[in-house]
Amino acid sequence: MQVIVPFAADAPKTRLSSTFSAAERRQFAGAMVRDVVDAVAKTGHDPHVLATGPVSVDVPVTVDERSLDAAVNELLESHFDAAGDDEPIAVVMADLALATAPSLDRLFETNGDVVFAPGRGGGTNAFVTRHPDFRVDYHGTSYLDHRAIASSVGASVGVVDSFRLATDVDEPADLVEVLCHGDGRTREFLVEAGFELVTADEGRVTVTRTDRVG
Ligand SMILES: Nc1nc2c(ncn2[C@@H]2O[C@H](COP(=O)(O)OP(=O)(O)OP(=O)(O)O)[C@@H](O)[C@H]2O)c(=O)[nH]1
Ligand SMILES: C[C@H](OP(=O)(O)O)C(=O)O
Repeated sequence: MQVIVPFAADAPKTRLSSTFSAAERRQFAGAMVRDVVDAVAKTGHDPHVLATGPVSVDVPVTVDERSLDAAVNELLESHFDAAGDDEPIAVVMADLALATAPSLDRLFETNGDVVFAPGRGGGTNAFVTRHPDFRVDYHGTSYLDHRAIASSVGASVGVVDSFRLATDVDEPADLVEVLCHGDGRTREFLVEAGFELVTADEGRVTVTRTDRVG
């Protein structure tokens, strides 16, 4: 199965601007997309990066500068035009730094015309569609919007409840999850950059960046 991995290559992860410089955000996003591509490849399926600009990965890349929705919907349409209704296709976001092959396999193997892995906060972190008419409308509460779109085309819906797939790395608080649960390039980037967990007597665990000498 083809697994599309959308990737904002030019100015990624703006919600992490208070934490990283623009160059670091590109490196961090690059580490995440490589971790996601590796996890998809370990499932035995075929990752295909859909990027807004050139990206150096060992899998096919399509560069499409249009909006996320326009780029993904064109691939969905051309996939079902070429492959017919029997061949599913998946979309897995490039910022799922905790994604693993077993968590993705659960998504890919769940029954339903369209199967979603919701993200925390209302987004759609990943889905597989077996229905030729399902199209995306990302941003905002896209999980609810996508359920409504699936319903409007007569598609049955499945949902995967997965901590790993629900954790998209958007904001500084999400870095805690990467340090706690990650084991790939993304976590390595944070450790190399001097990020550590901070526990306090009250409140949630946070991260801090230590000054590294030499
Ligand atoms: N191909 C493509 N991918 C996109 C685009 N916008 C976002 N993405 C990817 O879609 C996924 C979810 O997007 P966001 O969480 O908004 O990521 P982002 O745009 O890097 O982060 P913010 O700037 O903080 O919103 C990530 O994998 C992004 O790399 C786009 O216009 N085109
Ligand atoms: C693309 C968007 O990502 P989020 O803004 O939720 O991270 C979504 O899932 O609709």
